[in-house]
Amino acid sequence: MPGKRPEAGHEEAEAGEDGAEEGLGGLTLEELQQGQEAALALEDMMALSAQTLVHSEVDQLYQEVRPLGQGRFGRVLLVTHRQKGTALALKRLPKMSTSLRGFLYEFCVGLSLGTHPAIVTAYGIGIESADSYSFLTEPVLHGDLISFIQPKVGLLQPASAQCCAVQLASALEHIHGQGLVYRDLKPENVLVCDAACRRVKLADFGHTRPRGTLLRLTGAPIPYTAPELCAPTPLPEGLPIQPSLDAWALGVLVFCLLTGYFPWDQPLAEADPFYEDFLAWRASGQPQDRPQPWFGLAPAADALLWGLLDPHPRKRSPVGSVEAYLGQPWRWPEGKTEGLEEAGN
Ligand SMILES: Nc1ncnc2c1ncn2[C@@H]1O[C@H](COP(=O)(O)OP(=O)(O)OP(=O)(O)O)[C@@H](O)[C@H]1O
Repeated sequence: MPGKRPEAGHEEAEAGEDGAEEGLGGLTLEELQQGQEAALALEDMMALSAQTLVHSEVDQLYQEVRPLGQGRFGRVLLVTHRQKGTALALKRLPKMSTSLRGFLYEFCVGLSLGTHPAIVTAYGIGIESADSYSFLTEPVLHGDLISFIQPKVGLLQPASAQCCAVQLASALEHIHGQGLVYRDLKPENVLVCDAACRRVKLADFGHTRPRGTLLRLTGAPIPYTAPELCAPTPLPEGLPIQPSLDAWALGVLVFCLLTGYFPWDQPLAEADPFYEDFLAWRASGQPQDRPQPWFGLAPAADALLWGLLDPHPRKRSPVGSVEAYLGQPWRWPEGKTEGLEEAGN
């Protein structure tokens, strides 16, 4: 993609782990309760999991086959079980950079969500070694989605973009239904199950948090960062997080899958001309204001993305809105961009 690959590094800092205790911060009581219940359920699961950790060096139990990937925090290896020969993915988090609590949190979120077909299945095995914590998941062997996105093109098969979008929307709906917000949707966290890129699974729950947790942006925003996180927050401690953050990121990801471009580098009108152009197009609804990166998208994609990329979080479409646009073209065949109806008209 022509835009920079998103910066490695935490994009937000947590204001506290207790969620929006100081006030509702724009959440309804029901939304606040849903987040608090999710937080309590996770605390219980973490306490139980802490008691069942296996204390061993990883290579005594598993044989390393090859590396599968490296993130900011962890290294993921393809391993086989020494007795059974079963192939597994092992994510190893060094103690230098990961606390026991941080490890248990990611391990338990993954375990509680991993029953969904578009979420990597987690096995309930957590290992504490001398210098690292590890957990095991199913291995997904076709790499991550970033390697399938061709710069200036997107996914080669437009049908694959719809397959990916609907599976990711379903995975995110499942996460939201558990009172959680995923918060880290990007191609590097979407694992591909087949060469045609028709089946995908969401991985990496290190940033997932209960709805209502207060967060503020500390580093520079990336394209997937929703605009409300870039604006001054209603509470000094930060913004109470909502599923609409994931809806924004899904909109940006679908745009990348369809075009091979980021729609903007960051959703800040004063700093990013591409975002400014998008806002101007939204305001006028006129075909002549369609920003260049949006050429080639069909009306169904325009309408879907206008909904997911609504700058107002309360008006933004939920992730499940993808369903309504399936089966219609999302991208015109190359060269055909005329006669488009405008989104929202
Ligand atoms: N179950 C799996 N099967 C195959 N590959 C995997 C699996 N889990 C992770 N990977 C690969 O390892 C990479 C890093 O994993 P992961 O995103 O979990 O690490 P991280 O340190 O938490 O990353 P981040 O920098 O996004 O926080 C992924 O981008 C992916 O390529």
